[in-house]
Amino acid sequence: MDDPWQKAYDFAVEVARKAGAEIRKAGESEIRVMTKSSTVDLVTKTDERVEKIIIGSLKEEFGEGTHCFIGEESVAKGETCVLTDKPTWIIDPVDGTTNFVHGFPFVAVSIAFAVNKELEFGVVYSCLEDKMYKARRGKGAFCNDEPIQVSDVKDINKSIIISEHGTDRSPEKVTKIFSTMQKILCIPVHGLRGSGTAATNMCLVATGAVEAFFEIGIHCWDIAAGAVIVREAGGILLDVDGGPFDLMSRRMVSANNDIIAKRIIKEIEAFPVTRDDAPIQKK
Ligand SMILES: O=P([O-])([O-])O[C@@H]1[C@H](O)[C@H](O)[C@@H](O)[C@H](O)[C@H]1O
Ligand SMILES: [Mg+2]
Repeated sequence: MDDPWQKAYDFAVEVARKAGAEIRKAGESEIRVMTKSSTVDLVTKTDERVEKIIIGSLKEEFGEGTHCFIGEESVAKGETCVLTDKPTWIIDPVDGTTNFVHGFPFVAVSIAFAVNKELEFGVVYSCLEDKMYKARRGKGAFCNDEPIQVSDVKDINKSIIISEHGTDRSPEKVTKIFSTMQKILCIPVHGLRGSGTAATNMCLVATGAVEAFFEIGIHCWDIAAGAVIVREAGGILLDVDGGPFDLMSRRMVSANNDIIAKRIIKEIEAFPVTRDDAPIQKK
């Protein structure tokens, strides 16, 4: 078959739209907030319900045995987070949960699909803005069906950079994060931003609204779909030390080009994080 994954790609767009409608509806009623790894790592019933809807729809369409699933809330409940060669869906049902809880208007559904550990397509539905970002490997990136492209800015002094501080508030890490941000701000760049959703941040790189987004501490489900979208919009992905991008490493720089990426990397103060695919520690 020439084009084995087109049906899966189209279906992912449909499912992301359905999930986004659920999130919008849930945002109109009272939101019950729970916490995960810390008191600022929020989760809601909507995160869990929407993940069930997405994985349920995909299993119904593609069969349970042949496809694998890595979903943020399933992993939080103890499922493994290892990328194999099998066709694998990587899902963040509500990226920007803190935004969702507070009514800060950037919340995204992120669905990616990998085969032989290579990302084939990614769909990010920024559901409060009603923007459907999507990209398939080798076939370009789109927002609401219009082609998108990264910015052509090469001068770091003319750039806007996005970063986030994540949910780990240990003082050593926060100090490193803000030291990095200070150094980047003082290069100087035009501005520093953050939407509160990694998936949306990557789409902002892909549309050329900003030149780069980097973060240490994100998870594979936050960035897998965005990774395809950035690449297909002409951008690049690197590790924060300038090495190759590794989806499971929880470290990433996405940028419009190599010059901007490498200039930012010079300023990043890295800190250790546990890989997504690290063996689960027995308590
Ligand atoms: O928890 P969640 O809202 O799905 O995802 C979070 C968001 O993408 C946030 O922008 C990023 O800074 C965090 O690292 C992520 O964990
Ligand atoms: Mg997320």
